[in-house]
Parts: sequence; structure tokens; C-alpha cells
Amino acid sequence: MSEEPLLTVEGLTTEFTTDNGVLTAVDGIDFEIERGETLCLVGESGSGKTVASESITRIVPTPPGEVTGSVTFDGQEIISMSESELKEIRGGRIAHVFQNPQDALNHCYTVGWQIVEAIQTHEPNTSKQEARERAVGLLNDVGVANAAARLDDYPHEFSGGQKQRVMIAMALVTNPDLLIADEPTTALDVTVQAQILNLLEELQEEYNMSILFVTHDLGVVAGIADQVVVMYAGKVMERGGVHEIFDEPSHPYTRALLECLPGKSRSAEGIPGSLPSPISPPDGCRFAPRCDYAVEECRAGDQPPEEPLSESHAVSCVHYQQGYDPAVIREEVVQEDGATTGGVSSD
Ligand SMILES: Nc1ncnc2c1ncn2[C@@H]1O[C@H](COP(=O)(O)OP(=O)(O)OP(=O)(O)O)[C@@H](O)[C@H]1O
Ligand code: NI
Repeated sequence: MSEEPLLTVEGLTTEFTTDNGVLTAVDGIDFEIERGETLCLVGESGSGKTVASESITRIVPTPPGEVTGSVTFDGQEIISMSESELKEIRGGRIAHVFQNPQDALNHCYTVGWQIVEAIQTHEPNTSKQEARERAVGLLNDVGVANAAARLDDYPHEFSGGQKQRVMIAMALVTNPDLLIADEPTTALDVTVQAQILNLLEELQEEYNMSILFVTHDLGVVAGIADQVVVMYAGKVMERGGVHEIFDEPSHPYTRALLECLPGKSRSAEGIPGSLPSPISPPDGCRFAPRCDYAVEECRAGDQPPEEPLSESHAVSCVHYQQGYDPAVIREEVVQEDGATTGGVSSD
């Protein structure tokens, strides 16, 4: 028997009114997150990943932002909720972790004070002593050594990685069903980044959470995702299970992103060209102006409908429609031993 997804996002659209016109940062995207799963939103800077993730709990600045579409969380439609109803869920059953822990921690108070405050805000009947004990437990869970003693330290006495651990501990105070983590490791060095990703995976099991993980780094996606949604210029280009995305990348944009990974053909220069203006995006596929495979049909109408490749894999690209041949994109790579693969060439 299949359970309902924890989160269902349909037609999510976020528009900002700017001096230059209406800027559509997220343009009608859909995705679902199953219980206990990690979904990664990935795409270049400016694709709309942060706005999409913040639109779920409506923490985008409004005005100028306007969020429309439907977000169903555990059976409840939350987009149309009043601010006070949504507040119960936000920072409760849905928790956020952001890129820069120093911005989110108050440097005037000890870390323990801040966790205790978060616990008592969530559960006002908890005594200070109980809250302190829970805070120690949480710091232990997130791998802060010597937790009891560190409670009375100030944020500046923690390293960047430890601060992010503290932020994760604060997010866990409410035992959330969904953790939304926006580039939580981008500010950290590579070793610490890997430790935090491991920690999130451990905590996911322990706390039985779903995770929406936002990153521009496909390398990180490979380590943590179950499902992947590839975004470009406010639209979904491709979606699939993590193996489908890495083993059978199908949209030229996904393939170009993979070629930018370290050691691949475009690792030095990135994808040539830049994102279109979100105020006046091009007709057709948003990626067509930068796509090596674009034909006339790619430049007309709307973003192509998603063509299913498997039950979980779909691609928004003209070349997968009837009457076209996707082989132009997925040219087979002949390996030295004569075997062929549909993967991305690494030369
Ligand atoms: N408050 C705002 N007002 C107007 N435009 C905004 C606002 N916030 C974001 N945008 C615009 O929305 C688009 C998407 O931005 P977003 O921050 O979601 O991108 P991103 O994919 O998260 O990029 P990055 O990897 O750099 O974090 C960008 O064009 C950005 O300039
Ligand atoms: Ni972002």
C-alpha cells in the first residue's frame, strides 16, 4: 500500500514585483517528497532553488514576493494558510537550516541559552533544567564533543562546522518531519562539508525526517540524494532517482552540469553563457539559448512538457518528444574496451 508523500508541491510559482517589472523566480514547478527521503533541488546560481524552498513555508519576503500554487504537507494545504496557522508548522514540523550559521546565531548569547530558548518556545512547560539537559542531548546528537561544557560558550568560540552543527541541533528541537537545508555546507571546507553531510544522513534515520536539500553542487547531490530535481531559470528541466540522474542524465542542461564536475570536460570553465533574465525569459525551453542541441522547435512556445523516461524519471526537452531522436543528445560514448555507455564523457 503506498503512503501519500509527506510533501506535494504543485504549480509552485513565486513572483517578485521589481522596479523593472514582474520577476518570476519560480515558474510552476512540481515535486513530491516521500517520508524519510531526501530530495535535492539542484541548478546553477539564480535558478530559483532558494526561492522555491522558501516559498514552501512562505518565508520569502512578501511583498514584493507572491507565492501561488499548491503545497500539501502531510495532507494539509499550507499555501493558503493564514500566517498564524503557518507559523505553527514553520519552525515546527518543517525546519530550515541555512548556508551561513553565523547569520542565524545570535552572537550576544551563549549557544546553550539559544537552544534552551528554542526548546522553551516550542514547549513552554519545559523547565530550564530539563531544557538544558535536552540541549546537551541535541548537541551530542549533532556531534559536538564535550556538549555539557560547550553549552556556556558563545558562537564565536565554535568553528564554522561546529556552528552549523549547532544550527542543525536547533532545527531538531521540534523533531521536524521535514528539514529544508539550503546550501548548508557551501560555506564550509570540503572535509567539514563531508562530515556535515554524513551527519544529516545519520540524523535522518534517527529522527525519521524527510530532507529537502538545496545545492548548486552535483557532487554533493551524489552523496545525499534519493530523488533529484534539476532546476533552471525557474523551471524543472529533469527529475529522477539519483542513479537515473547520474547514470542516464537526459536533459542537455543536466549533462552540461555533470560535465562541470571536477575532472570532467568543463570543470574549469563551467557552462558557457549565462541564465536568461527572469523578467523576460526566452520562449520555448529556457535552456535553448545555451544548448548545443537546440533546434527551431526548442525556441518556440512554452517550456516543453515533461516526457516520462521511467516511473520516476522525466525530462523537459523537445528531443524526447515523439518524432525526435534523443540519440543526438545521449550519443553513446565508446570506451576503450569497446563497451558503450550512455553516460557523460570524461575527456
Ligand atoms: N526578494 C527578491 N526580490 C526580487 N528578486 C529576487 C528576490 N529573491 C530572489 N530573487 C531573484 O530570483 C531568482 C532566483 O533566485 P534564488 O536565490 O532562488 O536562486 P538560487 O537558485 O537559490 O541561486 P544560488 O545558488 O545563488 O543560491 C534570481 O533571479 C534572484 O535575483
Ligand atoms: Ni540559493
